[in-house]
Amino acid sequence: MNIGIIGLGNMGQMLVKGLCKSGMISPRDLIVYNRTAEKATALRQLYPFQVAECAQTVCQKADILFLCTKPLDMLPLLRELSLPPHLHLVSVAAGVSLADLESVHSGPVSKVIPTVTSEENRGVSLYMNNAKVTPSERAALLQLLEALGTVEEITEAAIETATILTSSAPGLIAGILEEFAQAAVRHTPELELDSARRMLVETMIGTSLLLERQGLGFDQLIERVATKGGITQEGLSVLGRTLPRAFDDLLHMTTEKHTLLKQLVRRQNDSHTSKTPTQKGESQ
Ligand SMILES: NC(=O)c1ccc[n+]([C@@H]2O[C@H](COP(=O)([O-])OP(=O)(O)OC[C@H]3O[C@@H](n4cnc5c(N)ncnc54)[C@H](O)[C@@H]3O)[C@@H](O)[C@H]2O)c1
Ligand code: PRO
Repeated sequence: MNIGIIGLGNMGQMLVKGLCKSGMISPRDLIVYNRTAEKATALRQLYPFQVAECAQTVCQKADILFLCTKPLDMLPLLRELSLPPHLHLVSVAAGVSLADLESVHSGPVSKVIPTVTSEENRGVSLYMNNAKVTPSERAALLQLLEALGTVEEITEAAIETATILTSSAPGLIAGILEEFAQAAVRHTPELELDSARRMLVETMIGTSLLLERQGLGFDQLIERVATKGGITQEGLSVLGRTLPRAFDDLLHMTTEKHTLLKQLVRRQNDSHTSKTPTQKGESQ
């Protein structure tokens, strides 16, 4: 199976590394195109994938195509291309719906929200398919996503909040840890910032292992750490007072951003369909 990738930024590179590292595919199964060709050079030393001279070549050669451009680049690019009707199109763009994708491709379409942690073959990929995706196309996509970690089928109604929990979370967790380290150093200047960061990284890895290998729930882990009448309890009550508001704000603002993106994508679509064929030709 030829796996096409257009866009070799964070997500395109994650797909190359995650799929090749998993051993599920050979780099030769990948055919890749990026606008800036140099981006492929270093990565190709490690994973000798096929490089296409243009996006259209990827569409012609691929059985499944992962489109990894930014949301507002997605539909304009797709409209420039001539997509073979059988091609299984997979968009990874937040804010671009299945319906948006169906407006440019009459064949099988899936929406996947991957995560940067899949570069290490861990993390959650969210996905949904349109009605044109056959059982064998679904199975082929699932096999690829399962090589990247765990997979959750999701609805349009739940995907935005789930995106924050799976796909934004690695960046958000890094942001929280940086704030934690900075606060520690503000509170205790004798502690070096890099040392505080190292302590937190190792602690986070240990915490993940306890949650995973011992199957502990968050509440069980808290019970093991927070000695009754001890120090951690004080920290937890501060979190209980301050974090609900912070996370409510975070989800509110990220939802607003999703809504704005969806509006901009829809506007791209509306302005395209309102143009006459002659005007369309002139604008290209
Ligand atoms: N970064 C994440 O963790 C993450 C997670 C889930 C989903 N996404 C989605 O993935 C998409 C890409 O995000 P990213 O962080 O990889 O962005 P990025 O800016 O790192 O990568 C985008 C890439 O697309 C290329 N590109 C743009 N237009 C092109 C064209 N016409 N032809 C070929 N290549 C083109 C750019 O050169 C760039 O390399 C976005 O739609 C985003 O919503 C990102
Ligand atoms: N990264 C993309 C963004 O921040 C989508 C979720 C994770 O827009």
